[in-house]
Amino acid sequence: MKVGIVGANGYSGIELIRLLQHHPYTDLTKMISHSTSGKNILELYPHLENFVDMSLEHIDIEEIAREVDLVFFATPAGVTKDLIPDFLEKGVTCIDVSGDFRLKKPEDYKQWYKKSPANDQYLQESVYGLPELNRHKIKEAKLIANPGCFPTATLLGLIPVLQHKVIDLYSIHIDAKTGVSGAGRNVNVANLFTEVNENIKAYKVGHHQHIPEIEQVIREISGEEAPISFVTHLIPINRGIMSTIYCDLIHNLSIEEIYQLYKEMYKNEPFIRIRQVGQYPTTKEIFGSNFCDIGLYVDERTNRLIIISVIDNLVKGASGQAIQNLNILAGWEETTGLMNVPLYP
Ligand SMILES: NC(=O)C1=CN([C@@H]2O[C@H](COP(=O)(O)OP(=O)(O)OC[C@H]3O[C@@H](n4cnc5c(N)ncnc54)[C@H](OP(=O)(O)O)[C@@H]3O)[C@@H](O)[C@H]2O)C=CC1
Ligand SMILES: CC(=O)N[C@@H](CCC(=O)OP(=O)(O)O)C(=O)O
Repeated sequence: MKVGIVGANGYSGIELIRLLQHHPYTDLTKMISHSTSGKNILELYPHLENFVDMSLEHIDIEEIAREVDLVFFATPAGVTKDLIPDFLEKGVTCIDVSGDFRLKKPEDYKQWYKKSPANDQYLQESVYGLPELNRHKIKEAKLIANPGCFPTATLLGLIPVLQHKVIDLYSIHIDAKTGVSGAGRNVNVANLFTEVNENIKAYKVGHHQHIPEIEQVIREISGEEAPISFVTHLIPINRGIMSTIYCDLIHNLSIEEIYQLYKEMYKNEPFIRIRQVGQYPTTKEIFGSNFCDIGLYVDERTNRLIIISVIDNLVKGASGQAIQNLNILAGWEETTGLMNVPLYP
């Protein structure tokens, strides 16, 4: 299948390029950039030498639509809401790594992204691309809204207990940490080495754009409007997300019962690994891979479940998950090009 990338020179874009090198059924034929068109990708990223030798191009929708079957969009929020409808109308399948088509309620996008939302018709047509939840819908989709990185880690940690209705929905607290690549490659003083190194900072407290995304999925599964508490922290690592979730158990379930529930629910999921009781995952254990690793603890003193979920923000949190969605769409083995041992240490 011929594929293209819009936003090819950003972090999610180059991660797509890296992962597609291991994919046997795709042919990367278009790399689009706004600011660096005309340059060879090797001028910007010499680490791709011997793998890719292509120039970045300006966007020309007619030409892209003639030459590719599917486009990945790895652009900042606010770009694809105007761009993707033109591609869809020309019959190109779209996988959007940005947040423009994830929220079904336009007013949520307006409130949390502080931008005008996409056309409602496309919002309703888009499929939220979390394979472990929506595989059957992804198969038929023309527009996939790839989930955000924090929602991916958090929802994969929560889905088993949401579906089994064993937690108090109004007790969910999420403490999340991310590496700096999550912020993209744009210049931002807050992400300078001097600001991030030997430091931890909470950011977007109370107004993170992933709050409505997580709440939307909780609502879809439970049928209830349950507001969450969610705080993100920037920590001095390149890649990785850890989402630590606290919630109250409704019944007295033991850690062994919770562990069995997760093992059973995820037994056929190739990218979810449940740590045995007493072990908790670290970000190094998923580095550069499409895995989501989950550790569980039942605090019997408080009857509270603690879920620790880790992903690589650029792989399962963005580009790896986008390729997993492509595999589902195309009817290929879901793990095609994605099953590698994480880089350790
Ligand atoms: N980094 C991460 O871990 C994750 C990122 N995401 C989302 O993926 C998207 C890309 O993120 P990331 O790769 O980190 O960002 P980067 O800032 O690293 O890259 C953004 C890309 O978009 C292009 N771009 C910027 N403005 C425009 C525009 N107006 N029109 C067209 N292209 C534009 C940029 O380059 P140029 O202008 O040269 O074309 C660049 O290629 C974002 O929406 C982000 O929120 C989602 C999950 C995880
Ligand atoms: C460190 C950092 O700033 N991370 C970003 C991750 C954003 C992201 O994943 O993108 P979407 O907005 O497309 O969901 C943040 O927390 O906003």
